[in-house]
Amino acid sequence: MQLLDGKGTAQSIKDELKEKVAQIKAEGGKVPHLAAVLVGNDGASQTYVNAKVKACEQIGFGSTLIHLSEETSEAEVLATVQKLNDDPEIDGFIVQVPLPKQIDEQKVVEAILPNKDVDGFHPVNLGKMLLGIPTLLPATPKGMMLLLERNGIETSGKHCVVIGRSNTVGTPISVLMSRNGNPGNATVTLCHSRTKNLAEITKQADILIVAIGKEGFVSADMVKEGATVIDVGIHRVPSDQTKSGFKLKGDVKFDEVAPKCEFITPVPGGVGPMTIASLLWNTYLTSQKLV
Ligand SMILES: NC(=O)C1=CN([C@@H]2O[C@H](COP(=O)(O)OP(=O)(O)OC[C@H]3O[C@@H](n4cnc5c(N)ncnc54)[C@H](OP(=O)(O)O)[C@@H]3O)[C@@H](O)[C@H]2O)C=CC1
Ligand SMILES: Nc1nc(=O)c2c([nH]1)NC[C@@H]1CN(c3ccc(C(=O)N[C@@H](CCC(=O)O)C(=O)O)cc3)C=[N+]21
Repeated sequence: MQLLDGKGTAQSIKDELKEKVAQIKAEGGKVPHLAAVLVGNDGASQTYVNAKVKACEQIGFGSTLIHLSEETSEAEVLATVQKLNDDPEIDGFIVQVPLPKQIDEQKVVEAILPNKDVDGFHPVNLGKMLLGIPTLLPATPKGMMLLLERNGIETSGKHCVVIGRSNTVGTPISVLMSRNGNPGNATVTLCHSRTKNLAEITKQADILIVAIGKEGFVSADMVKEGATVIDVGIHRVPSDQTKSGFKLKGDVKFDEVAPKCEFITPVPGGVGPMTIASLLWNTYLTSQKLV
């Protein structure tokens, strides 16, 4: 069993970006600037947004955090999006989801300028992805692709089983894994809550990607010997062993599944840091007008 080290891979990507920033500065250019909009006080969301700001600081990107109250109206969020669209200083931005219930997420996503949409959630970017036109790819699936690529994991001709069909994770990763490219060229099966005999299917996976949102859902009996397992799930579970009072766990029962795997991502230190690295990479791409 080998750990797929998302934290380390993300660090090497951040190191590369740091060098690019130094080069841009040396040439008198404008450093990339990422903004994040956070609405409300969800603890986990605050942690992720803070991690993004910290990562920007580490590599020399500019960063802006716009924190709006839980009661913010949809019109106010849309006005904030418009301001960021129009601000030449901002190369890319994200609006953290989930949003409070009075705000229509789809409306907000569609208001973001596609070439500032570093989350890759806008219909124009998802449409281009589907057609194989170079564009800003959704950050978590892109992070998984980078993780596979940078760790030399062969995907061509492999059976990749994805559990979960969300617009932000499961559906786009199934598209990217099946397309003609490297990584890619896998034979993909996309599973969801209506899938019958799920374990029968997951046991056929050479590469199993799990994005369900249920802690410890995947057990050892669902995984083939020698598989590669990528765990997207992230959950805070209460723990008296940590200062914060919680521990992070994935959708996979790591302790029992890991011994069967050739490669497996840990939680924390797996897909999460790669998502952040991809956001930064996307911001670099938009700032240099490379997409
Ligand atoms: N590490 C990171 O960077 C990120 C982590 N996450 C985490 O990943 C997880 C998934 O996120 P997300 O994709 O947004 O989740 P969603 O809740 O949007 O989607 C979950 C998917 O899982 C499917 N599902 C639920 N229960 C079952 C079941 N019993 N059997 C089979 N399929 C099932 C659902 O099926 P159906 O469509 O039929 O309802 C749905 O397609 C969460 O834990 C989230 O926190 C998310 C984004 C980034
Ligand atoms: N518009 C939008 N874009 C997102 O990309 C987005 C979002 N909304 N909403 C929530 C999910 C979740 N997400 C994570 C990012 C980083 C870690 C991450 O870095 N996790 C660390 C641990 C961090 C910690 O200590 O909590 C790890 O797994 O090692 C996790 C989860 C992005 N999301």
